[in-house]
Amino acid sequence: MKSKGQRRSCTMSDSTFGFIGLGLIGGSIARGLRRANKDITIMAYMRTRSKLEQAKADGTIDIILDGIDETLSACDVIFLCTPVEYNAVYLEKVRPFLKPGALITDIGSTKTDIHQAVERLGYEDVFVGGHPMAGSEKTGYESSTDHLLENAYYIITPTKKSTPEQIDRIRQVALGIGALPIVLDYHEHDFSVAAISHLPHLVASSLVNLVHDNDSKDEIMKRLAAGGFKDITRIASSSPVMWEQICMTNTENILVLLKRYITSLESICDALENHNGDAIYKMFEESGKYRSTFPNRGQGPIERDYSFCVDVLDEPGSISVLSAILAAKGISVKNIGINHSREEGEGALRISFYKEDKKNEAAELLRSHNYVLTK
Ligand SMILES: NC(=O)c1ccc[n+]([C@@H]2O[C@H](COP(=O)([O-])OP(=O)(O)OC[C@H]3O[C@@H](n4cnc5c(N)ncnc54)[C@H](O)[C@@H]3O)[C@@H](O)[C@H]2O)c1
Ligand SMILES: O=C(O)C(=O)C[C@]1(C(=O)O)C=C[C@@H](O)C=C1
Repeated sequence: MKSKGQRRSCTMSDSTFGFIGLGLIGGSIARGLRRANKDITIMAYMRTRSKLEQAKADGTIDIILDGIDETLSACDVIFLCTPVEYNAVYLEKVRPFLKPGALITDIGSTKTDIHQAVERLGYEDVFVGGHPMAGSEKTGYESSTDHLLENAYYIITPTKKSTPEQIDRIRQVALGIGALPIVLDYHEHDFSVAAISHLPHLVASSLVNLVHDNDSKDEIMKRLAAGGFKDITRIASSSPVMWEQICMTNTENILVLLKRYITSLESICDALENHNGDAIYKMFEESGKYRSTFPNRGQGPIERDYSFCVDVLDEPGSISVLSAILAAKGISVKNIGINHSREEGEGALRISFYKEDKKNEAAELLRSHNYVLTK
């Protein structure tokens, strides 16, 4: 696995990049490109000027755009990084300023809508679609990082007229920010992400709303909601604007899968109504078997998690003492997070490390200081 800060080798021929929208993903691509190459020029436009000023002060961008204008004609690649329906609008607005040989790409979560707009407008020779398969429930430039998309798949969706050279330029961008480029037909893209991204977001939100609607007056469900519920509902906090537009531009695929999902829920109802333990057992057994064949965190695109939980007293200074013990032995900590409820036997702190050997060394060291560690 690559460690943080390393990049797969790439030879970026492009040197001037434009961003329309510089939020979580646009900001992370811009920061990643900047980290890979200090000499490039990055310009950006978004509606909130103060955030553009922040991005310039951070050294992420060089030029603030006041609108869609001829300044963009210096760009080799223009990224559309707003919610998907707005990307389709900006596509038409940026086209007049595209210099010969330059490319427009996007990062939208759905691809049919933008590809159809590209076909309708006759832009197939200047557009290559893109979609980095990582993100978060957070939004905005302030949440972007230069490593958010590291080790994530970066899906590239060419048009019928995209040349190998054009596809390669987006591939180099993906490699430059540490992502794994993969080329897919845009129809296949939309059906696949409907299953592994769009439906799960709908399920997570509806589950949260179900709890909201069924909780007691003193919100006992909310208070008790523990690991399992939180694991599968984190994404229910994602941007409503972004997700409304995703659902409105991939409706058919989502509906096909949602209906199949409802059928599978109905069969669970049947099994429960008939007190059919075998059917329930089989469902958990099959899902467990299949889930265990998914790439491990660390094999494939997702970063490996070298972490454990530690029980510490809830008192001032306890984190500093623990950090000092590790620092004294030269063990770097990647992250320390507080578990606000000690659910499922987890300790109060989750500590993660960059390497497995450091995690093991830290575990041994802390046990020798009588700390109790859990998974
Ligand atoms: N969040 C994720 O997990 C994720 C992952 C991969 C791809 N995407 C896609 O990336 C795109 C951006 O998502 P994000 O998570 O960065 O969202 P975000 O809300 O963090 O950023 C959106 C950006 O677009 C700008 N914007 C919004 N409406 C605009 C308008 N009408 N005109 C000009 N600028 C406008 C905002 O100011 C902001 O800079 C979306 O198309 C989304 O589908 C998101
Ligand atoms: O991690 C998250 O919060 C995400 O929802 C990221 C996620 C996903 O569903 O996996 C969301 C939308 C994007 O198009 C790609 C990635």
